Amino acid sequence: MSESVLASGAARVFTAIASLSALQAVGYLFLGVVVGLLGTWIYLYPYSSIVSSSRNLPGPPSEHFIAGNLLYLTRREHPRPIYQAWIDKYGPTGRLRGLMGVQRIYTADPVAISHIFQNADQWPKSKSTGIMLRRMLGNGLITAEGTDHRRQRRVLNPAFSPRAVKEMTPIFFDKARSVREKFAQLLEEPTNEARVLVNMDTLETHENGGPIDVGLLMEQATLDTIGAAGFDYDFATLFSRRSELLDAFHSAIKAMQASALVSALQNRFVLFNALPTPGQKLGKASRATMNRVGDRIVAQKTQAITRMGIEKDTDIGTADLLSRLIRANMATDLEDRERLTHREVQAQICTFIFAGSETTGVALTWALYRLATNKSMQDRLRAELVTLGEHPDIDEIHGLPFLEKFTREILRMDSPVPAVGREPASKTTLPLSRPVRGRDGKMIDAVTVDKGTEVAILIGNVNRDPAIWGPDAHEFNPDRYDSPALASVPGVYGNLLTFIGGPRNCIGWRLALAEFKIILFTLLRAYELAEVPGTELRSETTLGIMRTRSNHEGLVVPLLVRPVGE
Ligand code: HEM
Repeated sequence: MSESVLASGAARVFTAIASLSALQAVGYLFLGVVVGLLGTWIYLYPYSSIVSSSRNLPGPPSEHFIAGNLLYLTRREHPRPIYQAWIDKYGPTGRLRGLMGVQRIYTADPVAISHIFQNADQWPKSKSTGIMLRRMLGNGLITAEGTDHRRQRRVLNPAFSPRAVKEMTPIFFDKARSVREKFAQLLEEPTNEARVLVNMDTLETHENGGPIDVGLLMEQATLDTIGAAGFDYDFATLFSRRSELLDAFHSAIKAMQASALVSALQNRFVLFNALPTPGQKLGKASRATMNRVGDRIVAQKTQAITRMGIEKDTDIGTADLLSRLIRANMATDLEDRERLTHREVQAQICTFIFAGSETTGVALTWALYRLATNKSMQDRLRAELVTLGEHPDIDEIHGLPFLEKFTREILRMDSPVPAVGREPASKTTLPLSRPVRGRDGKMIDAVTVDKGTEVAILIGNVNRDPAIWGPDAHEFNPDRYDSPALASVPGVYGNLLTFIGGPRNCIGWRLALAEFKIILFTLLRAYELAEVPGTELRSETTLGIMRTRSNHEGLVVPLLVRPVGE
């Protein structure tokens, strides 16, 4: 078509628009919007139902035009019970609608999950989560994919080895003692919110003690620990210090939450990338601060290591994860293409904070709460802990059988990450060990999954699957580990899916276990715990990690605490 024909066509359209009355123009505009919305709906719902390769999978009808079946995300509810209801009704693998009606699959099938974890290149992280996390954390280990991920993981692995974690135990003991001191301080001077609970008559039964917000303290203790163990940085949140890095980090999380829906839209419709949302502005400002502080930390560490010589292993101030990474990255036997760039090294700082604090914090909160509500279990665990001296070796701590069983049971029942998302890089087949009945009535033992279809891997549901754990799968029972598990799970620790499996398993799992056990060891030997009467707990999700909250105004999870033996 020639330019002159186009120009005359456009001129005719403009003349036609100019000749319309205002009322007619509004009418056409309205019609345009209606047609646009209808077209979008047909594209997202009936059309995608016909063309999707996984259309025969059973699953719930869509509940909401925009949120699909993911209303629980907008309400930040725990996904496990919601998925469990679908598993019970439709089977362990099913189809549902994601944001904007996008086709999505869920699975709690161990073979399908193992297949996804073992084929990490074919099954990268879901795009929407990846985009959101990368904006906040940069290209660190948790967001990198493919060869970038393999390169980073190779250089980072030694920093998380059993030996490295063992060498970090003095840091965990140091932070655990700080929490213990904080308990003593708060018993002397309770916070205003805790004082409200003291006035309740019901607390009189717990003599010589008082309520402490252990939920908040566990969040703070794990942040302080990852600051020290991760990059030798003293957040001192336990002692109310403000930190520029942490403030920026928390603002970035807020920005990501604010733009969760926009991110989903941006991922699907490129035009939305031009939207200047307030969340994006806040995110950019926080990222700039995190980059500036991160650059300074990396520069200081690099100078210290260069001064000391990279062969020197773990001197004071260089036993942390970042120092170990910088040292490994400077190794002379590494080719340049195998090294992490400066930006990638720096991105690990926020990666460690994001992946390594709240996860362990929430597990510790559940541990203390479960012990407070089960006095005999608490006494049994304490009796075992006092058999060791004040400063045991981590191997001695790992050798305590009941502590190990209790830790596993917390991580099984109260998995801090309830689900992870993956999507195939190209159309592929997912094998199922537990076939499901398709919408056409026939059994399905393998699902074809289109490129980009997100699959939710239901960690929390697999961890409580009666087919694996027996009919009491939903009960808290550490002694279940005395008999071997009924079936095996593709997880890296304890037959659990909590730290997932395959090449993208949680690199910090050994560190998390050591920190978890040392904090419990230190607190339980010194303090007894009881429940604040009338406490109800609920879980919230923030960017895929569970947080535990109570019904007590201004308090995360309060417990009654008193020194042992008083
Ligand atoms: C109880 C505590 C923890 C739990 C339940 C947990 C769970 C997980 C899970 C489920 C993943 C996989 C996420 C995905 O691929 O979508 C993961 C990855 C990761 N975790 Fe943990 N984590 C914990 C503690 C830690 C700690 C203490 C660190 C220390 C820095 C850490 C660092 C990481 C990193 C860097 C990754 C990305 C690994 C990779 O992709 O290669 N985690 N974690």
